[in-house]
Amino acid sequence: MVNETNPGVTPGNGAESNFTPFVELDRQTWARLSNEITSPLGLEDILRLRGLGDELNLDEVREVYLPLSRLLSLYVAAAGELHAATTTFLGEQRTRTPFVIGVAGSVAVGKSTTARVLRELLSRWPDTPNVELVTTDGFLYPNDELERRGLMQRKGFPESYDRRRLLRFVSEVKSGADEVRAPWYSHLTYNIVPDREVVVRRPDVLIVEGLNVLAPARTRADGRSGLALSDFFDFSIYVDAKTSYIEQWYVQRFQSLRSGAFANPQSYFHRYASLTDDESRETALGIWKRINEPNLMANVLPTRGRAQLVLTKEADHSVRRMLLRKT
Ligand SMILES: Nc1ncnc2c1ncn2[C@@H]1O[C@H](COP(=O)(O)OP(=O)(O)O)[C@@H](O)[C@H]1O
Ligand SMILES: CC(C)(COP(=O)(O)O)[C@@H](O)C(=O)NCCC(=O)O
Repeated sequence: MVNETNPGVTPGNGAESNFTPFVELDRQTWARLSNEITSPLGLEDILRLRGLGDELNLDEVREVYLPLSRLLSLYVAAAGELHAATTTFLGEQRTRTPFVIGVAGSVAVGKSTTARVLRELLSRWPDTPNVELVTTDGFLYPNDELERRGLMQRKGFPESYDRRRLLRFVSEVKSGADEVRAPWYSHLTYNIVPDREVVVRRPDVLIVEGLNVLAPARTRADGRSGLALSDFFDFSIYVDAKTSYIEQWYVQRFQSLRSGAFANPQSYFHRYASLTDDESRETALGIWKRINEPNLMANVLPTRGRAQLVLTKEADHSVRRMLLRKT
């Protein structure tokens, strides 16, 4: 079933209308698209995908993410044709620049998993063997700077990032720079690692994943608006779910990290490794309610209607509904 729909536009943002730029596809319709696709995945690829997360359901990969990777490969080809038209017009011989995809959504909604699956799938398509993935946490200010600015309890809020540096990074990649460097954030030490960086060398596709990648441009002191990160995106995806589900996923992930990353003495959260189920639930809920949920409500959710594709997940992480922008 394909419906014209408007829920991608957040109520209250002044854009309500009977007309909508989105078309809604239910899972069946979307999944049927995969029947016509010759899968670029072999057995080895499937085993590798499973390694990305124990819970990753391979039907989900086939029915949801494979058609999505096909759609994206069509967009990449179309962008290549547009690029060729521009170079013909200019009488130049410029080579294509990377196709940039933004992946947005709340903490714990599954952005990283979605981005990693897409990376694997896209790299199987003939036109896009080289896919790089960058997360925006590398652009958080280091903890000492966050402390100085009084932002340690606001990690993930737009002001906790060096937004100018992030914008310059994506703009340089999109402009075709040979080598672009980004800082690296460790979830273990909960801080930027000074002597480590990410180097991006003209990939076919760059996926930029992060809470605020669809945030609108900032208004400068002189009242003029600058560029937004999404001005450099060729495609964008918002991963969506009910807030109560995301809260549950956040708590579950936190609890399972007790025997994983938190067990490492170097972990910033090492003191949480020995918490009981009830204690860890309470601690995780505290962080969720104090930092991540307010950020979702104030900054992340309002950007949903700016995405080109909204994927809505159910409690079991299965994507049930897709809203695709027609324009
Ligand atoms: N498609 C999926 N199937 C099953 N579990 C998933 C899926 N996507 C995410 N998860 C689980 O949900 C939690 C949050 O996912 P993650 O990708 O780390 O979120 P984010 O990057 O948005 O913080 C993790 O525990 C992850 O294993
Ligand atoms: C590092 C994050 C801000 C996510 O950053 P992103 O890659 O989305 O830019 C987030 O995972 C986080 O650590 N939030 C702070 C609160 C918490 O510990 O959950």
